[in-house]
Amino acid sequence: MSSRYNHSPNVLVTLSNRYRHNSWNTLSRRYHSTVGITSIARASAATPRLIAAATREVAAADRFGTVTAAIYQIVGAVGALGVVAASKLTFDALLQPESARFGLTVSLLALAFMTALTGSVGALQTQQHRLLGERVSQRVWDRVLDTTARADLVTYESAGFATSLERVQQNALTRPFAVTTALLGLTGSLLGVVTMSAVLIGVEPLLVPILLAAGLPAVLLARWASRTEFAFAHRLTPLFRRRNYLRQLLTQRPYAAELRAFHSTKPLRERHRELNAGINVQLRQQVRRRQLIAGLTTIGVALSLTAALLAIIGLVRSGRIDLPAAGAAAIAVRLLSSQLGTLFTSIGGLLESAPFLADLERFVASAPPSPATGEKRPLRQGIVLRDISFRYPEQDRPAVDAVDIEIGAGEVVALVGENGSGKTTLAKIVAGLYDPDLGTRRWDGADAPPADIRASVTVIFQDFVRYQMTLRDNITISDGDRPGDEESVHDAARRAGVLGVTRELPHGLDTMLGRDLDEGSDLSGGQWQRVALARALYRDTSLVVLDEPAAALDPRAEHELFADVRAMLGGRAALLISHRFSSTRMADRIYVLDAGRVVECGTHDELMVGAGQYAELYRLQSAAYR
Ligand SMILES: Nc1ncnc2c1ncn2[C@@H]1O[C@H](COP(=O)(O)OP(=O)(O)OP(=O)(O)O)[C@@H](O)[C@H]1O
Repeated sequence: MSSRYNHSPNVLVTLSNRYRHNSWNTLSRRYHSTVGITSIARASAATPRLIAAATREVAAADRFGTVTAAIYQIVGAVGALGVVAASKLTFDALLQPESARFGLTVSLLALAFMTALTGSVGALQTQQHRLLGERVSQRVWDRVLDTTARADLVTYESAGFATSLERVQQNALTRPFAVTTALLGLTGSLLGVVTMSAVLIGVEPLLVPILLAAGLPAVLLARWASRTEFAFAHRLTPLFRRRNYLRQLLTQRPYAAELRAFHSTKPLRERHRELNAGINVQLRQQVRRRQLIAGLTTIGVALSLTAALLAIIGLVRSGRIDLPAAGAAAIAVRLLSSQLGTLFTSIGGLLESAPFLADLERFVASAPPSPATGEKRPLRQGIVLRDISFRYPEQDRPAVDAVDIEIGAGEVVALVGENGSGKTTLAKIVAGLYDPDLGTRRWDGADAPPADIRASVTVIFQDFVRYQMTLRDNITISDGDRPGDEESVHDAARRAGVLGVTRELPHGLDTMLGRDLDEGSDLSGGQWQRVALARALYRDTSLVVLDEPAAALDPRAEHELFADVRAMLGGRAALLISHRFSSTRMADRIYVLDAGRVVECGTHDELMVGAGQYAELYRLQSAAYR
């Protein structure tokens, strides 16, 4: 098979050769290099690039919102500077009223105004971050959904892809918000650090390096946190997947009846509890690691703050600065320290998110760059598959092995065989959903791209989807490009025998079906199956593949369907898969599959004459009805 995922359980590993060298990826590798002095230098060199990449992401999501947030940051920084200046004025008015430029009342009013300004800007910022975080999250989700839409079926079904998708889903929701918050925190605190440093340099330049010294260990600790967090997410994703699956089983409607009938809620809850316990053990270890890192960071910041305050006391004692200047310096030191705290936390947040975002980039790169759109082709002669083989990833033997089949234009061809003989797999190859590893698939005598085959063949699987939408949507969703004119919807419904159902529904074609989302009208299994058939016929392709189209139909409905299947198909060719031999005996040709190989082929009468597998299975089934 041409798919690059065929023999690899992990899409990301397979894709490492095609690894796209973008900023997130480059940065992620940087942050996973060895710890040491050189890595500090690398981290500091990479941080501006990381910030630039994050800024691009956030700005691409919402340019206006980003500018607004930046304005709030600037106003916040100016406000903080104003608080220090007003404090200095207040100290001057209080301690040296004779030489003060303003009186106590004016100074206090200025202090109150500046404090109110910084406070209210803080509240505005919080709401703006929320808005921006949501926009970034939406953009990331769009990219995830684009990727899943582009991924071919084999990729989609591989365990590696599913695990990557789960991990990306878990983080796509939270990380972009964390990056946005970190980025905005970083710009705001950077402004704050610059302004407060300018104030302190005016008092005593030595105070600035004392406070900045806390930064180096803080950044290193943040890198450590980033590594442990990514490794933790990698370890836990399989557990989260299993737990999510159990939660679906335990909460979703399709499973409710069987779970109650088997009293299986209790054992499933027990498994859920065991998974929770396993997750809790790992989470506790991770939380302890993070607490240690946070504790060490706080100690570093507290030490530098104490050192700066001691330095101020020393300056006052030695008479190098007066008391009002010392008071303003103490406030500036306190503000600078908290701005530095925000700065380091923000850098830490960005560092922590970088590997997750690189993971997202790898995931996005794992699907083909653009969705292949095919062209619908009429079937004039037929589709011919020669010497076709297909093996699923990680499987020892091929599911389809050197198969030859053909379906002529307008023909009804049946595939029969025991469970696991490869019928559905072969149907997916016919429909262009899987590419064969070996062999040829020719459409009207010529090779056709898989996308064209997919556009020209309609498939309804045994586990068809029951869309929780209106009946009309359930029919027309198979051909979104076509305007759903009343006549074609009606025609598909009539051919599939849905008109009787439509008449009974309160709003006809516009009745909501299913009860998962709204209080819609639910249908019986057989009625749903007819709706799925109408969906296949609405798409109007020259070839339809029907996998067990009558599995849920009652004997009368099944008889009606197959008695005049050609009229129902309206000239379309069909590949019919069924375990009910009564349904397939009218086919122009029947292929019998066994362990992935075609072992017999012919009309019903021809196959009954040769006493092979078909004749044996047919007699077994008809004996049951005698
Ligand atoms: N997604 C998959 N990944 C790996 N193996 C698969 C996958 N789907 C099917 N198989 C395997 O391929 C073989 C053929 O399966 P297939 O579903 O094509 O059989 P089938 O004839 O349609 O069976 P049934 O009559 O039960 O529907 C089986 O051995 C099955 O286990």
